[in-house]
This record gives sequence, structure tokens and C-alpha cells, in this order.
Amino acid sequence: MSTNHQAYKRRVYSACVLVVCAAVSICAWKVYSSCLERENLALEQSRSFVRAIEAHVSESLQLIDLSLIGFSNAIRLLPPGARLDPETISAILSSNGSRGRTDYWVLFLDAKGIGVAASNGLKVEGVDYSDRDYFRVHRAANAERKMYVGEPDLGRVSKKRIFFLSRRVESHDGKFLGVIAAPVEASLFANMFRNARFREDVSISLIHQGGKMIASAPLFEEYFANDVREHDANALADPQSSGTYRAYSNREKIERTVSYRMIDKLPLVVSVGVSPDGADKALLADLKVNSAAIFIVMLLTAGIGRFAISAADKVGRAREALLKVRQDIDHRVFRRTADLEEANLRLQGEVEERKEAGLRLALFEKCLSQLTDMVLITEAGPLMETGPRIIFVNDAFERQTGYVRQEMMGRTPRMLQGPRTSRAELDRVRAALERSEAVKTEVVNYRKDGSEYWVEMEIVAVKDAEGACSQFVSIQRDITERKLSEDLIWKQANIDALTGLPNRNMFIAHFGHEIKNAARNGTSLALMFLDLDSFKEVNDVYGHDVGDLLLQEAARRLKTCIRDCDFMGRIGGDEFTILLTGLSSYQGVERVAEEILGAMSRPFQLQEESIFVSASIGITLCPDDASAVSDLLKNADQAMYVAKSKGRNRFVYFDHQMQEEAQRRMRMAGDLRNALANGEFELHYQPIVNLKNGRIAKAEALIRWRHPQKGMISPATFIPLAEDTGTICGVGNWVFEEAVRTVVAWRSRYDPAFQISINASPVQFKNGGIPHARWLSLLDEMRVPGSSLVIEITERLLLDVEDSVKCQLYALRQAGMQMSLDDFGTGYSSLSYLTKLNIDYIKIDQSFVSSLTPDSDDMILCEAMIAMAHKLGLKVVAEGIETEAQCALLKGAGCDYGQGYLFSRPVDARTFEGLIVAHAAA
Ligand SMILES: Nc1nc2c(ncn2[C@@H]2O[C@H](COP(=O)(O)OP(=O)(O)OP(=O)(O)O)[C@@H](O)[C@H]2O)c(=O)[nH]1
Repeated sequence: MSTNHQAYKRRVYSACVLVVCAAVSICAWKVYSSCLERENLALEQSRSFVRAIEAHVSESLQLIDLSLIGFSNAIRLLPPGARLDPETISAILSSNGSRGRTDYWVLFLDAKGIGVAASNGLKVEGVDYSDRDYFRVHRAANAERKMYVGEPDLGRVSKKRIFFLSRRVESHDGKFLGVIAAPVEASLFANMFRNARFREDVSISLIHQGGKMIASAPLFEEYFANDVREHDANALADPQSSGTYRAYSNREKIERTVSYRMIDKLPLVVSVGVSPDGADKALLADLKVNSAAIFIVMLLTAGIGRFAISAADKVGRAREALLKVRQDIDHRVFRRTADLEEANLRLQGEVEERKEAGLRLALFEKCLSQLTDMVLITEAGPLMETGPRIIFVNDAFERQTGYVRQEMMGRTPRMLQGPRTSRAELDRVRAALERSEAVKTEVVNYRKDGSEYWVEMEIVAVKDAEGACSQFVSIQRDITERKLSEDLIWKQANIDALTGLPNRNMFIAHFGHEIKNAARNGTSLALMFLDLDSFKEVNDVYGHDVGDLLLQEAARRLKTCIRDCDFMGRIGGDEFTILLTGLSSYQGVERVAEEILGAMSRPFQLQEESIFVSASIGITLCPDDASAVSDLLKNADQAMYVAKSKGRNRFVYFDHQMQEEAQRRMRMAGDLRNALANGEFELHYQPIVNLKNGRIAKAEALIRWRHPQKGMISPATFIPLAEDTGTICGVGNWVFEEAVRTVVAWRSRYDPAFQISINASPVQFKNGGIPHARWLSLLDEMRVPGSSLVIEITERLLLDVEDSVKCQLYALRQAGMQMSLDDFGTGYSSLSYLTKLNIDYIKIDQSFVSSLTPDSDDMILCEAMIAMAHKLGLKVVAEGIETEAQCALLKGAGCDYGQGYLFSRPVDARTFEGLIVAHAAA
């Protein structure tokens, strides 16, 4: 049973209880109100009744009074002197209306109260009525001329229960004639009262004010003429008014509510009593009726309630069943509606989608046709055997390939592939597509006309609703230009343009791979570092173009000496590296090195010239010597450097002493960089003597390095290092400044024309150049002319002379400085440079002087060089003069100046000054 139904039942119970309570309350209220009502009604009835009785009695008595008035007037109007005898009075009384009436009659009493006659023939004549109250009242002198009602009593003649109405009869002159009285039968009113009672308990009374009962119902006979003053005291106490009081009748054993009323202007009281018992009975009857009604109502309520509950139970069950059915129906309807709405939405969505799809398709087609990228769509057909069939290509695809669409439909993308299309890339693409994965690639494709182009393509798998791959979409872009430029950039970065060999970058990268491969395979490698010997001279003598050709030819020859699996590159000007790979032993290495030396030593036939060069090779072994690219390259370089130093045209294996030597050089290079700042350099001076007069005319400044730990280090050791490391520029500047300061001092002290020669390295002219502005400003500052200095340059500088070098030499000469060509005769000096560069002095190398004897070749060469120099206007300085004989021979040959141990070793400045002084004194 549902909670609703329980609630309903509770409501029914409550309603029943309410109905019963209401019925009981209504009945109680009804009883109570009817009780009140009845009492009020009884009271009201008694009041109305008493008024009606009063009216009736009053009216009846007024009628009788009218008779009395009539008789009275008739007697008064009798002629004066007429006798009031019984005949006359009887005549008067009989002529009027009272005759024949039974309820009252009229009698006349004379002035003495003796009966004269009666209207009904009653024998009252001579009966004394003078004791009657009414007679006494009327006879009194001050008697009022109005009707008087006498007390009830039994009639003296009639013997009836009567009371008297009477009037005083006077003569026309006011003389008392007697009393006209009308005895009225009380039963007349008693009967009327009896008939008027509406209930058994009701009592009606007419009481004389004197206290005697005139008429009553019930118990008329019993109460007549009884003094009821005690009983009806309330009514008689206030004769002017009306009212109500409670009275108890001992005789009837009943209590009544009595309403009384005084009859207007008469000494009579009418009272009507109503017993509350009567009302109680009625109330009881009402109660019974009401109780019965309540009982019936309760029964009915219970019945209805029970019926309602059982009906409600049924209704509840039916309602629940209905509710369930309804809920079920509602649920179904709801679901159905939802399904329908969903289906409707779906349908609408589908319609919209189709519309959109149509629009999209049109848009896509438009976009695809206008796209600059190529689009190719294939079915997701067999990838391995025939390849997927083409089902769509866009306009860009047609333009790019030269095929029209119809030619491509149904065929496979293989029609675009060719010999340079990477198989490996295609395999990778195919593998990805078989997994339905998107894939990107760059491949070479071929147009209809056979020309190739690079494409960058991204292929994605189009999947159907079940996730199965249905098509492949390939978006392609022509990247030929990018590839070409990438290729070019790559080549520029990796390939030596002159020889087509891998350059330093590529060689190093490949070298790294080979080291890994060798480590993996357990094989060894041999690295050769090859530098052509004196290749610079080839350039110098035959020109750069010939040098290029020679390098190309050298590369070709080298290739013939190595296997396909070996790898070689050009890593510098005339430097080649050769990597012998997959070696199980080093036995073949030497043979290859010798073969290379042989190939290089064969003459190079270039531009109808036979040119001879050789090569120096440094060899290092991996993993025996090292396993890192940089270490191996360094090793081979060091070994090559040693091969050079051992006289060139040879190969040298790397050993660890070389490494130590290299490290020593590295340390020294570091020390060299600090030496300048630490003031570790000194200038020593060697005199240059004027051979004609024997005086010290000049001094060559020679640098010395006083190392704090290693002591004095020779320039032959550190100058090449300074040149290699670039510190030579700083060192050269220091030398210049120091020489200027010295020459200033010595010029002022000893010889205003004194000159100091300083050596300038070719590297100084190349690396940043000579800071001639700084040098000249120093000369200005020191107030010394440029001519106080001689710059000694080597033939190397002249051989490699470039415009920038020429400019610098020119600038120095412009400042007044003189030029001296050092080591003259040992190199490939071009004599034309001597005049072009305004050389002032040539210094004959000491190698010509050291073994100088008369008629020797060196003597002839020296004489030739001196003669040539003089012819060109140059002065000659002979170096390395150690003996007087040498000095004499050179002097005899016309040499201008001499320098050597014969005169002095290089000495410090202070000692040199001593030499000047001594020479001057000598
Ligand atoms: N023709 C030509 N010469 C080059 C090229 N690259 C560098 N050189 C020159 O090759 C020469 C290399 O000289 P080095 O190896 O230092 O000296 P070298 O004359 O060979 O003397 P050693 O090596 O000491 O035997 C320099 O003169 C460069 O200017 C090039 O591509 N073509």
C-alpha cells in the first residue's frame, strides 16, 4: 500500500472522527440552544399568552362594563321622582343586552345595598348585599365614578362562583342611587383558560388584586376565591407592571415560570405559568432525537468511513496499479519521445551534415584545384605487389608531372618513380602505411618527360568509421630548388671544390664513423697526413693555376694508391689525409706510404712543364696510438712535421716523443705569450762595421729571451714558434720600440748617423700588418728620423709578396727607414724586387762567407752579388765574418759593411756602447 493511500486512510479516519465530533457538537449545541430557545419560547409564549389573556379578559370586562354604564345611565336618566322599584329596574335591566346571557347578569342594589332586581329574573329583591366590598366602595363619599371589580365569592342567591363588576349609580344631580353590579361567572374565564392551555404543565390564572383567585386552569374549583397572595406575591406586589417569576405549586408539585400582567386600570392580574419540566421533557425528547440522530450519524459515518476506506483501499490499489501503468506508459512515452527526438535530431544532423558535406566537398574540390601543393589520393589497395591505385590528383599534380589526370587514374604512384628514387625511403614509407601510420618523406620523382624533381610528401591514412584504412592522401611539394641549394651547401661544407675530395669537415665526420666501425669490427685504422714539399714554390714559380692543377693531379694519383674502402680528403692547401680502414695488421701501411711517395715524386706534366714535387707523410695508428679523431689527426700532423724536419720526401710513424715535443712546444708557446708582459725579452746588438774605415756604423738588434726557469732561449727556437702562434707581432713591436729608444741614445752620444737594424718576420707583415702609424708616431715622439733604422726582411717575404706587403714596405720607406734583404743568395730571390721595393742593403748570407777563400765559388758568388748590388745602387753587408782573411777578401771585393764574430758577438747595450767607444778610440 502506498504512503499516499495510508495518508488517504488517515484522512478518512480523521474525517469520520470530525463528522462524529461535529454531529455530537451540533447536537449538543442544538440541545443547548433548543433548551434555551424553548425556555425563551416558553417565556415568550407565556408573555404573549398573558397579553392575549389580558386582552381577552379586559375586552370581556369592558363589554360588561359597557352594559353597566348603560344601565347606570338608564337609571340616572329616570325622571326625577321616579321610583327605583323592582319593576322599573327590571324593566330597564330587561331592555338591555344582558338578558339571556349566562356568563353574567346584572342586578341593581339600592342605596342601602338591598337587591332590587336582577336581569336574569333572579330573586334578589330584598337580599342585602351591603357587605359586599363593591357596595362599600361605591357608597363611599369619595368613590370614583369608574367600574369596580369586586372579589370573587359564591353567589348568595345563585350560589355560583362569581366575581363582581359594578358601577356607582347617581342621579343627575349626583345623588347616590345605588350600585349596578354584574356578577360574572368565574368559570367563564376558567373554561377559556382551560381551552387556551397549550400544554399540560401550563397554568393560567386571573387573580383579584386583593389576593383571591378568580379563575384558574387547572384546578379552578380548588383555587377559586383562595387567597393566593403568598403564592403569587410577586404578581400582586407590583400591580402596575408586568413581569416574570418562579413559583412552586405544592398542590401540583410543579415549579413554573410565571409571567403576569396587570389588566389595564383594573385590580386584576392575569398570570400564565409554564413549567421548565415541560421544556425539559421537550429537551429530553430533543435529546433523544438528537442522540438517535448522532447515533445514526455515527453509524452512517462509520459505514461511510469503512466504505470510504475499503473503497479507498480498492481505489488506492487501483490507483497504484493505474499509477504504475501510467508511469510505465509515461516512461515508455518519454523514452519513445526521447528516441524520436534523438532520431529527429540525428536526422536533422544528418541532413545538415550532408548539406555541409556537399558544401565542404565543393569547397575542398575548389581548394584542391587551387592548391599549389600536389595532392594525390589512392585507394588503400595492395602496397607490396602492385601498389595502391590512384583515384584522385589535383591540378598542381598534373602541372608538376606533365601527366593529365586520365593518364594517372587507376595506375599506381610507381609510375612516378625512377632510378634515383630511394628504395630505402619507399620501403620505410610502405612499412608505415601498412601500419596505417602517417609518414613523411623526401624522394626523387620523375615527370612524364623523364626529368626528375624532388618532392617532400606527407602521406596520411584515411580511416572509415570502423577504423579501417580506406584511402591514402599524399600531399606533395616540389623541393627541387631547396634540395639543389642544400646539396650545394652540403658540398660547399663537405667537399673540396678543387679536387672533389671530402674536405676537413667531412673527413673528420667520416673518420669518426670509421673509428666506431673499426672498434665494432675489431679492426684497425691507419691515418696518413700528407703535405706536399715546397709546394709554395710551385705557386711562386709557375703560378697559382698550375698549383691548382698540380693539387688536382696529386689527388688523382693518391686515389690510385688506395683501396675503395679507404677514405681520403684534402684538409688544407697542400695537405691530404688518407684513412686506411679495416686493417687486420699494419703490414700494408708502409707499402701504401711508399707507393704514395713514389706517385708524388713522378714529374707532374702541367702546361708543358715538368714539375717535380715530393711529399712528407706522418702516419699514426688507431687504436694503438689513439682512438679519438682529434688525437689521431694531431699525431699524424706531428709525425708529418717530423718527416719535414728530417728532410722531406719521407714518411714517419708517430711516436710518443713527438707528442712530448709537441707538448713542449705548446708549453713554450704559452710561456712566450707571457714573456712580453713579464719583460723577459732583451735586445742584444751586434756591430756592423764600415769596412772602408773600420768604424762601427750600425748595429743589428737581435732578440734574446731570458726564460725565468730555462735561462736564455735562442731566437732560432722561439721565433718560429712565435711566428706559428702569432706572438711575433707583439715581439716585433717591442723590438722596434726598444731599438728606437737605443738609437736615439746612441745617436746623441756617439754618432748622429748611427743606425740600428731590426729583423721583421714575414708573418708580421701578414698577421695584421706592421703598425706603421704607431711606429711613425713613436719616431716623431722620440724626435728621431726614420733613417736611423734599417728593417731587415728575408727573401721569403719578397717571394710571397702581396700588395698589402708592398704597401707596408712603401710606407716604412716613406718614413725614411731603409730596407735590408737578409740571407741574400739562399732562396729564390727575384732580382727585380730589389729595385721595385727600393731595397737599400743586401746581406750576403754567412754560408757564403764561412768558407770564403780566394778564387773559390763562394768568392766568385760574393763578388758577383757585390757587383750586382752596386750596379743596382745597393750597399752590401757580409754576415758571419769570423776571420781577418774573410774580412780582407770581402773588403777587396768591394763589400761595404761587415758583421761577424771578428768584430764582436751580439752583446747587450751597455757592452755595445763600450765597443763603440773602443772602436772610436782605435
Ligand atoms: N695553387 C694553390 N695553392 C695553394 C692552395 N691552397 C694553398 N696553397 C698554397 O700552398 C702553399 C702551402 O705551403 P706550405 O705547405 O705552407 O709550404 P710548402 O711550400 O709546401 O713548404 P713545406 O710544406 O714546408 O714543404 C702555400 O703557398 C699556399 O698559398 C690552392 O688551392 N691552390
